[in-house]
Amino acid sequence: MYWASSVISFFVPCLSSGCLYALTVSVHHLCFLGLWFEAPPPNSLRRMKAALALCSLPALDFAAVQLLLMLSPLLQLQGLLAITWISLARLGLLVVTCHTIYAVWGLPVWLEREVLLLCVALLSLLLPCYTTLTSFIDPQATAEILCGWGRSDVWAISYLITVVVAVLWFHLSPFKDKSGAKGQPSASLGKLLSCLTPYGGRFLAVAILLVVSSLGEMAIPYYTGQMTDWILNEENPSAFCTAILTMSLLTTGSAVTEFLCDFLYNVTMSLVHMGIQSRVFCSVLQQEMAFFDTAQTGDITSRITADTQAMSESLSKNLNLLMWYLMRVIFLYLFMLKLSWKLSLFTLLGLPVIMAIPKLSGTFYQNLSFQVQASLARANQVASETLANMKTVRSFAGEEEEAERYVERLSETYRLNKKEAVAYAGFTWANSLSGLALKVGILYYGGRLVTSDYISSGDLVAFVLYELQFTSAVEVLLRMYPDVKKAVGASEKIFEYMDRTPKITAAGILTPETLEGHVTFQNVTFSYPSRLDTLVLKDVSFQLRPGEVTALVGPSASGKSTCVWLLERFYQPQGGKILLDGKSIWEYEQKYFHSKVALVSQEPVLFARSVRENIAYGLGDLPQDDVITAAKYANAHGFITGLKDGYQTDAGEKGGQLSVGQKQRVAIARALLRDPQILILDDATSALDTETEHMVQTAVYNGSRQRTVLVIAHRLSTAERADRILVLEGGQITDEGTHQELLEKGGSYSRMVQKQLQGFQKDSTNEEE
Ligand SMILES: Nc1ncnc2c1ncn2[C@@H]1O[C@H](COP(=O)(O)OP(=O)(O)OP(=O)(O)O)[C@@H](O)[C@H]1O
Repeated sequence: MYWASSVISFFVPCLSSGCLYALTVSVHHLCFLGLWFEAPPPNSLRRMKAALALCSLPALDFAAVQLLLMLSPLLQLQGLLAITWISLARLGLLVVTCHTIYAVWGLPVWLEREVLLLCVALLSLLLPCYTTLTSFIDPQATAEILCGWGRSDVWAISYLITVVVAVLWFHLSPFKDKSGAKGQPSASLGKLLSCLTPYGGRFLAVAILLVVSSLGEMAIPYYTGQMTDWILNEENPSAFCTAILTMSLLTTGSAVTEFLCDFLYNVTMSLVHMGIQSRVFCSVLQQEMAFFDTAQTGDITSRITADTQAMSESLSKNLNLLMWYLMRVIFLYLFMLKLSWKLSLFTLLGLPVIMAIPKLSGTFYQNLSFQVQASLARANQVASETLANMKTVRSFAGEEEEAERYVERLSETYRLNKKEAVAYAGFTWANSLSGLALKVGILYYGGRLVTSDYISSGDLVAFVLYELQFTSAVEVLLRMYPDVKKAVGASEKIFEYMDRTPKITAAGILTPETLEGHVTFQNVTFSYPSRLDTLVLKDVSFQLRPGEVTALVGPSASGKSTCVWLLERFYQPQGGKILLDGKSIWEYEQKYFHSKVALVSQEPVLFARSVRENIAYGLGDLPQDDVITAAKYANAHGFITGLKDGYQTDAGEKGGQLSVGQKQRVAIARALLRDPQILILDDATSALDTETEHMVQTAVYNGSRQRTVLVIAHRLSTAERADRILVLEGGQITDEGTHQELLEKGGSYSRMVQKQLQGFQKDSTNEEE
């Protein structure tokens, strides 16, 4: 609305008096102020009243325009001035009435505020814009329009057309997204372009080449015009030959610089793409663990790969076009001005009309593209989740169900794509039509100027050639506008990830040369960020001492792994402290900390690399002997040498080509290779048979020297050998002592031991039977 009234503010000062200009500016500001009205919460009665008021609006509008028509002669306003003043007064009246209805009753459900404002702008402003243009050609047209305003059939048709436009807008508008997400993208084109600043030097070179090349392109129309005059006036033939030669040389030079420019541009854009993709990936890797708990893997992958690809492609293609055509438009217009300012002004006045179309459809695109990306990410999520869990899907015969879910998500994308296609077709159609109208108008007006000897024939030929290039360059720029919006839309989520500041940052700096490894949990209280209302750890306090193996036992979901995650600095506790050698664990430098604290988790994750690379993960190129020693400690050397390619055998995706027990041993070797001061084994030997587990434990415990070891075990036999056992129940430490002490106490630990023994006995009786 504000924009529409800005257009009219541009027209009026060109054509009318200062008084009328003041009126325009007032209406302009009134419209702007009107946007600040806020409607009360709507209910059905209010909505009905609003609908009734809106239905009576055409009658009120008709009466008001008749009154304004009668007032015009009294104010001594005629022709174009009368049309402009009536339109502006009508615009002000309609805006104030609509906003009053909105402020008092709200709007009916079938009407968006944007749609209503669009209708008001269309009804009031299209006519003065059209009249301004036609008055250049036929001053009589204004009188016809003034007569038309008094006729009810013309009135009905203009309302009918506006309603059709409104309905189309309402159905295509992505504002009424069912999810309730009002798709208001925050990324600006400027932000997108800021990704290009590191390559400023290259773009400067591209710009220089562009200027040279564009100037060269101006040669053909210029010399064609000159030659036309020479031919018609039969002037100097040698100048004619020189002109042809100069024109050929300039055009060839322009082609060579164009080639160089394209080459440099494409190479630079590949660098930009690579830069964006790696920045997004790096930024995602910096996020806190809670981010990964809530964000879906498929969604993140889609952002890093598909979205960045779409954005870079779109940006690369459009920026190229934008630079080329913008440069061309500038030079062409300068040459056109030189030939005839009247014709150039006429061309310029037609531009705002054809600019309105891409502005509107560009907004469609940006929002639609945003929704398409989101829906694609949802489909990707289903595919990647299914493929990652293929064994579970197969064992539950869930293939058909997963395929159906995938198709369902794809159909949603298809529905949005259809909307996008309709919006694009409509935009192209309207754009071509407006471009054609402008061309015809200019040719007609230009012809009249030639017949009245205002410009020479040669100048007209040159002008027409420039003008044809100019309009097609403007058309390309306009057609490109929705694509630029699309690129901006696609960049929304990418920037969301790129600009996201991790809620937890490991900014510690401590890197002491010696670390004892004394860990203290001091009144730690914690709940996961995704479930803040559920306390997982309640005032937990315990110590892990150097040279001691501490076992943490307790029923399932009592919070054992949570203690490990906190010690690994994946989350920050809401209350209490975790200290390492008397200092908060957050004070230590990130790399240093993780080289001193190693974890073997419940579900060891291996990478799709060789077994050797998995063991030496994160340590670079280590001597093979070190890797083998660590593997021997973890009792993994035997099975690794038995594999087809030994240490070079590929572990498969997520270590899928190894058994769970083998994976656990590789993971233990990986942790031991770092020779950590604090070793955490979170049920890390659960898949090993008792004998292998015993061997691994002996190696780990005996080799621990002054190492601090924390073992979490479901099998209490694993905990039995620990120096100290902590019992965690319902997020609280309920008991502490050695195996023997706890058995003698007869508390929950001894009950757990008894239950496990009974379980074993039952199992062996069943086996005997
Ligand atoms: N990422 C998470 N987000 C939200 N809640 C979580 C998350 N991880 C665990 N929980 C919840 O925290 C509680 C404690 O989980 P935790 O994994 O620490 O238990 P545990 O004692 O290690 O269990 P188990 O012995 O079965 O491995 C559980 O209720 C669990 O549902």
